[in-house]
Formats: sequence, structure tokens, C-alpha cells
Amino acid sequence: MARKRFNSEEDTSGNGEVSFFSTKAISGEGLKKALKILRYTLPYKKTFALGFVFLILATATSLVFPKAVGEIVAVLQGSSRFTLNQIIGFLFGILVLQATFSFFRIFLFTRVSERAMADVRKDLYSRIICLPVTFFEQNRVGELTSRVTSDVSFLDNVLSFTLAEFFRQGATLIIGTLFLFYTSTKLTLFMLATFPFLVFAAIFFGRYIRRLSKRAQTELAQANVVVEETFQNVHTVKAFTNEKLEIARYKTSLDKVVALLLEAATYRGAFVSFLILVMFGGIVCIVWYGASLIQTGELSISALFTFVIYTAYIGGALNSLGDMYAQINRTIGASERVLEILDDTPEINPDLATEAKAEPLQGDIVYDDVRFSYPTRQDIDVLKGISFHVHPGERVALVGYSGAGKSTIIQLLMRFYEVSRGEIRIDGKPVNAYDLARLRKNIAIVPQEVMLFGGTIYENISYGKPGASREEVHEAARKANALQFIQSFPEKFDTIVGERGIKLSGGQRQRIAIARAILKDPKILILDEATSSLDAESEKLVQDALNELMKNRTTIVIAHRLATINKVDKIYVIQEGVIAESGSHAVLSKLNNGLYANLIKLQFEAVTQDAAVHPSLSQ
Ligand SMILES: Nc1ncnc2c1ncn2[C@@H]1O[C@H](COP(=O)(O)OP(=O)(O)OP(=O)(O)O)[C@@H](O)[C@H]1O
Repeated sequence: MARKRFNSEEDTSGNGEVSFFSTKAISGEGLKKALKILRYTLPYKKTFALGFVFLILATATSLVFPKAVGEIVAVLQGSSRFTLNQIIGFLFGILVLQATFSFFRIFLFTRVSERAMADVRKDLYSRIICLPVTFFEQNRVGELTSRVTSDVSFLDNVLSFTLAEFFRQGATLIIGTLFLFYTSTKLTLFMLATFPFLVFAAIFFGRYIRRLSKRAQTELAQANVVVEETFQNVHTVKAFTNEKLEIARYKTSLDKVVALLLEAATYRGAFVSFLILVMFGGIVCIVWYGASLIQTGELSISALFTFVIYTAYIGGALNSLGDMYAQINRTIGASERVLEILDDTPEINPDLATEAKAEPLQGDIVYDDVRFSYPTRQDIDVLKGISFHVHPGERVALVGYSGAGKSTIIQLLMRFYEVSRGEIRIDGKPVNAYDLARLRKNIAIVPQEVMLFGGTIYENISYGKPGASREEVHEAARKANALQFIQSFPEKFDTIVGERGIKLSGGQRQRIAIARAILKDPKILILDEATSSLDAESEKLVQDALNELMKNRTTIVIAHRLATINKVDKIYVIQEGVIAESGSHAVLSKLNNGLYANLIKLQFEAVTQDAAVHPSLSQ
């Protein structure tokens, strides 16, 4: 099943960030999709509506302000019906109201947006985690993380802030202009002929500067990559004494940042000069024309005051509407990407999967002429007709050179991918015919590299069977030969492991993984043997634990160190996607020029060479 990579064409920075200055026009289709995201606010629609009422009230009060200031001038001229104190009192009243309305607007809108966005994040995460492995191969993890974090933040911002601002500024623009016409038609026409152009010029100028700053930010992020990489791999840097090289690399990156920032600063300086000269010049022109209208008796002084303040309001509104257009455009892009994932088909239903009982199986596995190529590399046939039969309770080993296809054979059994041709059957039924969750509950893997989650040892073991009783977890640890080392820690099962906790040795980690598998109690077991060998004592503890685990289960071992597999019933030697040899250890190791015999010879040579270099190892 070919899955499409979701749209990330706006990701120009390459690090999952979305271009800030996409100038693409807002399309009707995009807008429709973005509106679909708004359905997440539906559960909170009452709060949203109330917030909207406060928004209208706050906007209305702010629009009264210039009129009141004009009235003060009228009082000073003696042409008002009110006293100065009355108007100042009124002004204060307006301010208090506006402050109160704004508080509730922000409070209510934020409540809606934060809750709605938490819902989006939850849905998005649930959907992503339930998508098939292929999806994760076709999309970089960094990008997916940014979908859940930054894309949703864009939506959040729009809901809690931009939407309200858009309405407020739009209303200011329309109602303000109507007020202006009402105050003086001639002056309004004069203003409209000049002012908006100046504002748009300022918007473009401003945007160009921000684009430069944005580029500088991206460069800075690149420079930080150098810092991060070298700090993380400080051993490599030091081992090669490449400190000087890294310093030079960092300096080159920083120089680029500085050059861009300086360029932006030059434009910023020019921008301020532009504002002083042209924008304020524009206002001076309006005042000049207004004053001449006052001289001819067509306009009152108080009306001119009101006019200038409204003009400033309108200028501000135009400016922020320009910004908002860019922001809404970005958000549409973000919601498109979020929706694309939400609309993707999951392979598993998490609610049903947790409930699902393991399918009662015998563990009879048949590979019937299985052919396969990875969806991301369709041109390369990784498996070219694999056929074998493992009877219930049998142990088989897959061996072969690196890249031969051993792990791929296992991944197909787990149904991480679908076979291209042929069939895999368990207990006579094709794997595809099983419910995915119930099938996977029957298979446990002890992987090469055991990844433990940051948490307690107890949590890590019970991952094999969420909800297991304390006794079950203890018993599994005992069977896995892990009890002794766990008991030796002061916090025992509650010891934190992982990044912020204790670092377990390779052998200890493996025994935790074995305990996990014992707890899961699967019919089919897959051991992806660790490539690196443990010391003799750990090796024995792990091997004993594995022997306990393999009892009464069909086991497939991916063997890297052949010394450990002489106890299996049958060995399959995989070479370039086909089974080149099969049989018992005793038979295969004696085949003249046989692949298996050769592999054993190679490993034996490697061990003896090692012993020659480190004589202590052979003792
Ligand atoms: N996810 C993937 N996408 C594309 N190609 C892959 C993927 N995983 C493995 N391959 C390719 O498939 C081939 C078989 O890989 P596989 O991991 O099955 O080999 P292996 O025998 O298990 O090797 P090793 O012993 O090193 O683990 C290799 O050529 C590898 O490059």
C-alpha cells in the first residue's frame, strides 16, 4: 500500500518550520479546510459566543474614544454642551469598560482555544501513533513532531488572538471610515487618496525586513546545530583533536548570521526614516488640508482632532490586517497539514486494541514463496521467494550476512509491512486475515538494542502486559534472572531508568526485555540477538533467561553470534533474499564450502584474532 507523504511544501527551512512569509493567495479550498479545524471549537461554542460578545463591546468602546477626545477640544472652544469634568469622567468610564471587556474577551477566547487545541493535539498524536510503520519511514520524525507542536500552535494563535484582532481591526477600519465621512467628506476623500498607499508601502517594507530577520534566524539555527552536534559527540571531536576545525565551522556559521542581521538593521534604519518622513508627512498633509478647511469654515477644530485620531486608528488597522493576512495564510497551511494526518487511515483502533484478547494460537508458521520490496525502495527486491515451515514449539534460527533480509522476514510476520507476493500463514490462516492487534498480542520480540522508556523498572517490565499484578511482574523478573540486580538497587522495582535515571548495562537491559516478553506470554517469540557479546557471567544469565522464555513457544532467532545457536532445531541461512542453506548445526557446519560453515570459520577467525590482540580475553 503506497502511502503519500503529506504536504510539506511550505517547509522551506528544512527543520519542520513553516515559512513565515508565504505570500500565496488564500484559496477558497484552503479556507474550507481550515474551517474544518474550527469544528474542534464546537464543544466550547457557548464560551466562544460569550467571548465574541465581549469582543464587540470592547471594539465599540474603543471607537468612542476619538470622539470623546474631539469633544474635549469642543469644550475648550466653548462649543460643547458638556463640561470638561463630565467628558473626562465619561472617558474614564469608557476606559474602565474597555479594560473589563478586553479582560473577559481574552480570558474566554483563550479558554476555548487552549482546550480546542489540546483536543487537536490529542487527536493528532493518537492518529499518528496508530499509523503504520511505513508512514514513519516516509515522514521525518522532526516534521511529525512539528505538526503536533508548531502547526497546532499556529491554530491556537489564530483562535485565541488573530480571529479577535481580525474582527476588531476590520470593524475599526469600516466604522472608523464611516465616522470620517460623517465628520468631513472632503477631508476623508483626501485622506483615502493618500494614506492607504503609504500604509501598504510600510507593510511591504516591514515584511521585507522581517524576511531578512527570519533568514538570520534560520542561519542561527544552523549555527546551533554545530554546537549541538559537537557537544553531543564531544568524544569524537576530542579523539580527532578537531576542536579548531569545529570552532572555524561555528565561526563561519555565525558570520553568516551577523551579515544577515546587519543587512536587516540597515533596512530597519531606512524603515524608521521612511516612517518619520512619509507616514508622519502624510498626517501633516491631512492636518494641513484640514486646517485650510477650518479656515474656510468647512470644519471645526474638534472635528479635525477626532479626524486625525481616527486616521491613526485606521492606519494601525490596515497595518495589522496586512500582518494578519500572512498569519491566516500560514495557519491555513498548518491546518491543511494537520487535517491530512487526521484523515489518514490508522492500522489499529487503539480503544479496541487494548481490549483485544490474544488470538489463541498454536504457533505454526508457514512462509510460502514470500517476496517483498520496501514501499520506499520498490525497485529493490529484498526477499525473493522465501519458503519455510516452523512447527508449534520449534526453534529455528535465521543466519546470514548483514543486509541479507533476516529482519525483514520478521517484520513481515509482525505485519509492519504487507508482503508483495506469496503468503505468510499462522496456524494455516494468512496473517492478513487476523485482526492486527490480536495477532501482535501473540508475538513478542526481544530486540537487539533494548530501548527502555524513561520511568521505573516496574513500568518498563509491565509494558509487556499493562495492568499486570505486582506478583506477575515480580515472577517475570525472577524468571528473566533480573530479580537479583533489581533487588540490589535501593529503590528496587521503583528505580528510575533511562535518561534521568540509572543506566543499566547491556545484559541487564536484555533481561528487562526478556521479563517483558515473559509477562506478555506470547505463543510466538522472536529473538533478535544482540551483536555485541556480553561478559561470560551476564551471557549465562541472559542465556538461561532466554531458555526459560523459549519453553513451549515457537521461536525464531535472528542469530549474529553463531556460538549461541547450536540448540535450535533448524537453521536457515539467508543470502540476498533467498534461503541458501537449511538444516541442523551439525549438518550445515560440515558442508564443504557451505555458507554456514564459512560464516562459522569467519567468526572463529575473528575471535582468535581478537584473542591474539587482547591475550587477556582468551584467559
Ligand atoms: N525500512 C527499510 N526501507 C528500505 N530498505 C530497507 C529497510 N530496512 C531494510 N532495508 C533493506 O533491506 C535489506 C535487508 O535488510 P534487513 O534489515 O532485513 O537485513 P538483515 O539480514 O536483518 O541485516 P542485519 O544482520 O545487519 O540486521 C537491506 O539491503 C536493507 O538495506
